[in-house]
Amino acid sequence: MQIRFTKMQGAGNDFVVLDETQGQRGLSPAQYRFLADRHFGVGADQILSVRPAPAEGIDFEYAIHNADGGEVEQCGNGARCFARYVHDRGLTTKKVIRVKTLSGVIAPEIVGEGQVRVDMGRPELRPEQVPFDAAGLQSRAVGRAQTWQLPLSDGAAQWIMPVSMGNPHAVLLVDEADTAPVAAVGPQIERHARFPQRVNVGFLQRVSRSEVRLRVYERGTGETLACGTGACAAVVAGIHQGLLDTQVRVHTRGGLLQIAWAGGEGDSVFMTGPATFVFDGQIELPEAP
Ligand SMILES: N[C@@H](CCC[C@H](N)C(=O)O)C(=O)O
Repeated sequence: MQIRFTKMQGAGNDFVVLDETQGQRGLSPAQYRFLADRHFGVGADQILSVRPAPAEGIDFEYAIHNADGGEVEQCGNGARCFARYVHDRGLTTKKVIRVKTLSGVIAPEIVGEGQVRVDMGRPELRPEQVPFDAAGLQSRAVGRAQTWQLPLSDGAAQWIMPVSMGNPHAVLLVDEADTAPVAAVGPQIERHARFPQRVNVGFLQRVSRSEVRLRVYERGTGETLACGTGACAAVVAGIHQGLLDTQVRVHTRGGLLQIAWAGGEGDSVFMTGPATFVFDGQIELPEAP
């Protein structure tokens, strides 16, 4: 089967976008893996499938699949690319677009010059809601936050703060993002038994109260050039620990994201950043599965 797609990227986090507004809904996990494959397929960190509105008051639905084929709840950089896709391709004339994801409805807004601002909803800090099994682990309070010491399989231990942005994150503070042990520690925490749905792992370097550097080892994908929900989770963790102000510039390997959070547990996190078209294409899909 031939399939049309659009390649997009947001701060270097890259996507294959599929328009499923006219029919054809869903591929097999193997077909998503094929599209994400950088040697045999198109190449992407995630696949975004744009679908018609499922209910009154919502404009679209979109599904997110990681490079490993698994479906996930939320994607910050993907939300910005989704918004530019439906707006610039004439699927809507709205600038604020209400879209349903697996974890709820979010509202990206086209703000011009290739930038999109997204109300990412409120963070969830209760460990069991991330989900994170904190039972019996050593814990300490830092500012308003609770952090936990996670034992790793190599015998070391790491202080982490779990945060959900609709999808699960563990945030670690590091001295230098550039030299952080992302490849060694990231996979150990991603599949740690204490995170029953696995987890995205953020390595956060505080530069000042309004500036951080961040690298993220993403669940189901590995390290990406940027992770939008990871940036939101890291800033929430930093603000909650008393380390950051309410507006923070997040430098990732792929570009700049601006995150704002007023700091109350009921407050939404806002993310602003780029969303860029790369190319359109067509590819022969392998038979499912
Ligand atoms: N790149 C994304 C996050 C994609 C999903 C994530 N890997 C997960 O499994 O939760 C972003 O920009 O937020």
